[in-house]
Amino acid sequence: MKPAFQDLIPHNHCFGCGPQNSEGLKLKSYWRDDGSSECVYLPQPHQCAGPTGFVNGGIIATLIDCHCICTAMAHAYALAGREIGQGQPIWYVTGELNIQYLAPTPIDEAIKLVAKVENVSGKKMTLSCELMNVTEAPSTPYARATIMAIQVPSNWLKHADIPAMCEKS
Ligand SMILES: CCCCCCCCCC(=O)SCCNC(=O)CCNC(=O)[C@H](O)C(C)(C)COP(=O)(O)OP(=O)(O)OC[C@H]1O[C@@H](n2cnc3c(N)ncnc32)[C@H](O)[C@@H]1OP(=O)(O)O
Repeated sequence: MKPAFQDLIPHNHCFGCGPQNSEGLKLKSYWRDDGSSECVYLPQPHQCAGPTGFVNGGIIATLIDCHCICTAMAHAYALAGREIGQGQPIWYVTGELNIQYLAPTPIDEAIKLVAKVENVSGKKMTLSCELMNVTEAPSTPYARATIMAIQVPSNWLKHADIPAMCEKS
């Protein structure tokens, strides 16, 4: 199996997708044969909403956000003809995130996110994403989202000079 996007993107302390964040969700994203990308995640009991059986909406937003932004970066490396993480770093951040929460997301089973790049225009990349049961059973997704990823220069990361308190040695 190929490495996850996140294992190839350098210097990432993101709470959702950064391997360097010891307290983070550490999600992992991979290409699928049809050109979309997927991420399987097992929610943790403390990530619940008010009812203990459903996943908190902010956690869902983080999963969608991070899976899509990492997909945008992976796609941009592919467009540049480079392996992820090779050469001059390519960084994207979230400009817009629109989510429809369509059904409660169960907390006691693995879930799957599937993202697609819909459009690339200059620094902007539009992606769609669905959150569903891990079996991809033909039912209504739990959530559906569109996201605008914006390419940023490396100086966007200037605040990375703050000591990385989230990184345990
Ligand atoms: C960096 C490491 C990443 C590692 C993985 C992280 C995964 C998780 C992702 C995140 O959570 S990132 C954190 C949440 N996002 C932010 O904090 C972003 C905060 N916003 C910004 O820093 C700036 O507003 C932003 C870089 C998004 C845009 O700055 P600018 O407006 O100066 O950019 P620019 O002028 O270059 O605009 C480029 C294009 O994007 C458009 N644009 C800018 N902001 C937009 C927006 N919010 N929505 C839609 N379009 C937007 C802008 O109109 C323009 O379109 P055109 O090329 O067609 O003229």
